[in-house]
Amino acid sequence: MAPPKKRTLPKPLPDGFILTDTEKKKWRLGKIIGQGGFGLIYLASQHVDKPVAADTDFVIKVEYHENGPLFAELKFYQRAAKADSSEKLDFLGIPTYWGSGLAEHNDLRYRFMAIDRLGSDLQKVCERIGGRLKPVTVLHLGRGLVDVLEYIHENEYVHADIKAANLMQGHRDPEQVYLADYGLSYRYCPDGVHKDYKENPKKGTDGTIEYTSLDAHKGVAPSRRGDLQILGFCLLHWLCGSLPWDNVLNNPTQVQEAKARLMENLPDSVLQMSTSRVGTEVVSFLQYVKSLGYKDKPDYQLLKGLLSCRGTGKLDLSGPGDPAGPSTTKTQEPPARAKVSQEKKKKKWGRAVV
Ligand SMILES: Nc1ncnc2c1ncn2[C@@H]1O[C@H](COP(=O)(O)OP(=O)(O)OP(=O)(O)O)[C@@H](O)[C@H]1O
Repeated sequence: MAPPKKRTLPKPLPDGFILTDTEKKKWRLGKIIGQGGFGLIYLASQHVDKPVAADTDFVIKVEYHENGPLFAELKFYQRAAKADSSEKLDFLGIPTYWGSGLAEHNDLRYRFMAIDRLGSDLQKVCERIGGRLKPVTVLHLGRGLVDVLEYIHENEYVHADIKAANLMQGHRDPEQVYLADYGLSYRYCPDGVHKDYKENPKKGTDGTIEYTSLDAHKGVAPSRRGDLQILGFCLLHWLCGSLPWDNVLNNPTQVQEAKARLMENLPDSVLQMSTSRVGTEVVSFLQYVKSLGYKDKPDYQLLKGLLSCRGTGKLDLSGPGDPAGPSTTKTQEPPARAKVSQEKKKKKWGRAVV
């Protein structure tokens, strides 16, 4: 049989298939609950002698062995999100990594990775409520993401693809929001040595064209300021429901020019977008991002301060016109395995005091 093409979706493995990870832990696959560009997401459990329960806390991502994205993602999780660092990670909003390995079935080779199961992504939530979030929610998400990014950056990585589709609620606790999908994450500072600024016009733009940074448009390797610029564009989108370059998304050069104009003409460029909705917080955030050099370490405390606001401290995912509502209609007990101390609870998303 000809080997499968790299970067294709893998043939599904059978329900009940048993995988053994590199630490000899066994995992049983349940039903497929998601599909990305190159991988399938299965419910999974370590109780291999019975079918995977519908409320299991784990998923396994499976791709063909040759695929790049899962390999890159795996490296990130192994370096920064191991289960033994979950004490710290619980409030940082990065799914915990539980194991990984290789498998073979019908002469095909697969790579797999077990991580926390998560709930709905915020793109779906945004679409359900008409495309915009309440300003207080946008700032709340922004502060939480600054925390997550600081942690990732301190671990020598940048995420490079922050967007609502990659923000997922906790499976048990929808108040918790996780930054997921590290397939494009990049080690910008291996062993403490920052990559150099080098433009490469021939390099295609990685990430999501709507939000990707001006550095990425120029083919420069992603760095911390790029992550923050991407976040700034996301915050604007969630506040306004649109971005000035929405109509030219099929033309990366025009998108780049529109982003450059927006950054160049701050604060007016943003304030003009929708004077009633955009507060000064996101403007100040973008102005600070603009002041950062390629290798500069951002002042994360300052950034969180810029996004501070009066709010209930609860995640409110109801639409801008709705009265304050719960983050979701689905409320469940917190997971039995999450040993969250009072101190950590205070630091969790939804309770971040800035
Ligand atoms: N930890 C998880 N828990 C529950 N569902 C998940 C989890 N991770 C991903 N999913 C679901 O599986 C889908 C595919 O996720 P995946 O990360 O493989 O790809 P993607 O981000 O959608 O696309 P791409 O492969 O292009 O990055 C997601 O849209 C989501 O619905």
